This record gives sequence, structure tokens and C-alpha cells, in this order.
Amino acid sequence: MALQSGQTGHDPAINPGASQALPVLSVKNISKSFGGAKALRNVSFDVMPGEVHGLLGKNGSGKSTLVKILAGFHAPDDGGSLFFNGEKVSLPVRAGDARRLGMAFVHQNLGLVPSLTVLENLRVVQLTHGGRAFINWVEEEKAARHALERFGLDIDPHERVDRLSPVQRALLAIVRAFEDIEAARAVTGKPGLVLLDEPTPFLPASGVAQLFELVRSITKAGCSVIFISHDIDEVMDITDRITVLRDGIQSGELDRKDATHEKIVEMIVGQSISRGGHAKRDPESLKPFATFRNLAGRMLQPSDFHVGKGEILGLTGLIGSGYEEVPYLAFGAKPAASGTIAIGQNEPFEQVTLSPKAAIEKGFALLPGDRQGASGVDSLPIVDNMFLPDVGRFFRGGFLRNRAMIDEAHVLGTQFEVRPNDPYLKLSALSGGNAQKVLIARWMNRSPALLLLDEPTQGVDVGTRQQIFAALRKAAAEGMSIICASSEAEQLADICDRVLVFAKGRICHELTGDSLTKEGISEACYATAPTYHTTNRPMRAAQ
Ligand SMILES: Nc1ncnc2c1ncn2[C@@H]1O[C@H](COP(=O)(O)OP(=O)(O)OP(=O)(O)O)[C@@H](O)[C@H]1O
Repeated sequence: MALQSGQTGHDPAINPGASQALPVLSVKNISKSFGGAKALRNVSFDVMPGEVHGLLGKNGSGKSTLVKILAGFHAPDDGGSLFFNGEKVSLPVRAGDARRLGMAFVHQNLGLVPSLTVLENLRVVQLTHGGRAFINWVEEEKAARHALERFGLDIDPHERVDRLSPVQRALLAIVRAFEDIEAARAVTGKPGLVLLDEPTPFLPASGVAQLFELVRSITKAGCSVIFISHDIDEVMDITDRITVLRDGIQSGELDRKDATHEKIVEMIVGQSISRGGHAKRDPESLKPFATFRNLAGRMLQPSDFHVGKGEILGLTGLIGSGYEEVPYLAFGAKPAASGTIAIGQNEPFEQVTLSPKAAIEKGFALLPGDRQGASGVDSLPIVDNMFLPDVGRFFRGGFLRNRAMIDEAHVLGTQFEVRPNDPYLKLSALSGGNAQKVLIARWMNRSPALLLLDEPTQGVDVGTRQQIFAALRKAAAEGMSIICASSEAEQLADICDRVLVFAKGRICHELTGDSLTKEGISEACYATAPTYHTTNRPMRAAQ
């Protein structure tokens, strides 16, 4: 049953007795403008106690803006109101009000301090707001251990956060958020709300399962969760109810039990989309473009593999299995422990002699997974981010042809559906998914001979994903070789001609043809017995 905007639609069967309950959060007619652009228009919805409420929408539809209004980071336009457990919240939300009321946020970057310990990160709010004259570290450690044990997390409180795995970091951020709302509940006696803004893109399936267990234990304790994600399967799995935003307008609500994958996609995109499955090519029919022998990194053990000319080769495995290092090693962005690379029939060269500059000269391009840290420059405009690697192309007679750059950026923005398509806008003003589109456009526009991708569609909405996949397939059909490292089995099954699955640093499965399905990839990730021996398998000679 699709509900109209503003209707509550809470199912008492999900949380018995909750039908009489006050909403934990009531958002009423919230709008937000940036200059002349409206990011949110009169958005209204309720979150009930014990509910996991999905907040979905295309890139730039206003999800993060809404979260930032709740956090007090943005002031909403006049006319809207917020209620938390029945109490009217003064707008803009004042510093400290969110915490006092019992709202805690896990933003896309998790908000942890990497150089501090788990204990320090976990107790930072209590330590900075307690007004204490001194810190009793014995008591603080006890409290931290208790919090970690409560959620079954086996993490040493004295470990530095930058030494934790991505899964442990995400779980720590959520435990901290829950501890914060529990601290507020001890004072107010009322349930709190944790807002999770895309916490899953980097997590392997086992990590997502652990995270969902944690979310369920939060709601069992009577608190609520707002869950933002572009992964429809995850949304179907964890949410009770879903609110969809489209271009800043609430386009409807849906009870999870009435939702199907197709229905949700249609509400997000505004139309049904075909998954556009592609005819996989026989990798044997493609001449090798780049051949890697004995390539080893920090986790990657000496491995032999190649990518064919015009092939889309997927690399996957559990996090830490070594596949995620390959794009960086192949680009010379990380030094290998060993290994050579041969292009076509050319003599192989040692990987350690390859710098990113030399890789670019050879026609390689790398889209790193860390968009904010290693990929884009937030403080520069879109146009500069698009043309950073080849700005030299726009110089004529010693002058930079600014107009030509702007025009080309505009064309690229249209092609990759960057919204808003304003080349002068800073990258930081774009939504996460739109920023990723700018960076993909940057590298695709250079038509590299070898495109190296690490989690290319993280944060990109379902509609745009299909467009990016189509662009990658077209480029491959025209001869571009693509290596795509990703933890998303569905994405790999959609675009790749061949997928190598890694375990414990070695290639253990090679999937092609009919075995190259989402299920086949997931199964191979969890199967331990290697069926593919990297050192014994005959390599095809470059032709
Ligand atoms: N600081 C800002 N200045 C100008 N425009 C902004 C700013 N922050 C967000 N916007 C714009 O507001 C709109 C909504 O962005 P928002 O980040 O809320 O989208 P989103 O739904 O979270 O997208 P994504 O799924 O890509 O994260 C976008 O058009 C974005 O460009």
C-alpha cells in the first residue's frame, strides 16, 4: 500500500502498542533553499518508536540536507517545524539540542578521529560535555568495554581507530551513536533516534549483517533509526517504512511489507528502469592488454592475471583479501612487494618503476575509492575537478581557454547527469553521488586505454548507476580495458565479462559466462577452497 505524503502508515504489528505512541520525530513542512535552488520543499514525515525508517532518493534529492537540518548544521527556510517526542524543537536546531533530545548521527565519513583510540572516540561526547574537573580513565574504560560487549564487539578499547577494519569502524560509530542517545534517555526518559547516512557502501556482506544486527538491537530497546542507503536490497531487509524524496519533494511513503524492489526503484527514479543486463563477452576471444605477473602488495600475495583489450574485469572478495590493492598497484600509486606489468606485446617492466605520472602517460587512469581524500578536491569548482589531469589541453598561446573548459564541463555534466550542472560550483556543494559522477566523468572523458576503478558507484543512485554501467560498456566495446574492484556482487555481475574472486591474498575463483551472477560471486567469496591456482594456471601470452 503506497501512502500519501504526510500519512503515518505505521504498522502496529511491527511494534505492538506503538499505534498510540507519539512519534519520536515529526518533520513538518521542512524546506531548504541554497541561493535560488530548492533542496527541500515542504517535506513531512513521522518516525515512530522502535521503527527503522528508510529515507531514499536519487542523488541530490535532499536526504543529507534533511539530516544536516536535524543536526543543526543547516537552518531550514521559514515555515516548517520539528517535534521530538512531542516537544517542539526551536529552529534552527541549536548546538547541543540534538544531543540533549536524543538524536545521534552517523554521517557518511563516520565522524571518528582516526588518530585517537577506540576508548577516546567512544567517550568523547561524555568527556567533553561532562563538565568534569578530571577524567577517571579506569571508569571510562569500564564504560567503553561495557558498551562494546553489549553489542558483542570484540575490539580492544586501546586500539587506535586507524588500525581498525572498515567494518569495525562503522560498527564503532554506530555503537557510539547509540551510547549517546542512551545517555540522553537516562535524563529525558524518552526514546532516541540514530540517523545512519549511507553507512554500508564499503562493508562486505558479513559486515552489513553485523551492522543490521546492531540496528535491530537498537530498535528492540525502543529507539528508532533513520536509514539512508542506495542499496534497495538492504532497505528491503532492514526498514519498517520508507519515505522517498525526489528533487527535494516527498514523493511518497511505503510500508516495507508492501514494497518490492521494482516499486521502490520506480518511486525513487520516477519510472521503471530496466537493469540492462549485457551480453558477456568471451574473455578468451580478447587479446590481453595488460599482463600482471607475480604482483604482490601488502595483502595481495604474488598473483598472475591479465585484462583483455576491451574487457571489463571485476575483482572482488572479502575486505582484506587483497583485491582492493590491485587498482593502486597497477597505477603505481602504491609500491608492490613484487611484480611486473606488460602492455600488449611489449617487454614487461617492474611495477616499482611505475609512478602515477608514468601510468597516466601510458594511458592508465585510476578512480580511487576515497572520494574525499584521494579523488576529488572539495574546495575547487566542478570544472577544475573535471580537468585537473589534463588542464594543459586548454592552453593556447600561453593563455588558458577558460570558456572552452566551462563549455566542455557543461557538456560532460549533461552526459553524466551531474546536478546541478553548474561548472563553477565547488565540488563540496554537490551531493555525494553527484560528486562521484564528476570524478567518473573526469576519467572517462580522457578515454584511457586502461581504466582502474575502486568502488566506482558508491553513493550513486540506482538510476544513474545504469547510465554509468552503459557508459562503461560502450567504452569497453570501443576498446577500453577496465579493471573494477568492488564489493558489490550485483554491480560486478551487471557489467563484467570476467570476475576474479580473491581470498587471503590469492585469486581463488574465476567466474565467466553463466557462472557470473550475483549469487555465483557471493558464493565464491565465501567458498574457501581455491579452484584457481595463480602460479600454476597457464597465462596466455600477449599477442
Ligand atoms: N552547501 C551547499 N551549497 C549549495 N548547494 C547545496 C549544498 N549542499 C547541498 N546542496 C544541494 O542540495 C541538493 C540536495 O543535496 P543532498 O546532499 O541533500 O542530496 P542527497 O539526497 O543527500 O544526495 P546523495 O544521495 O548524492 O548523497 C543538491 O542539489 C545539492 O547540490
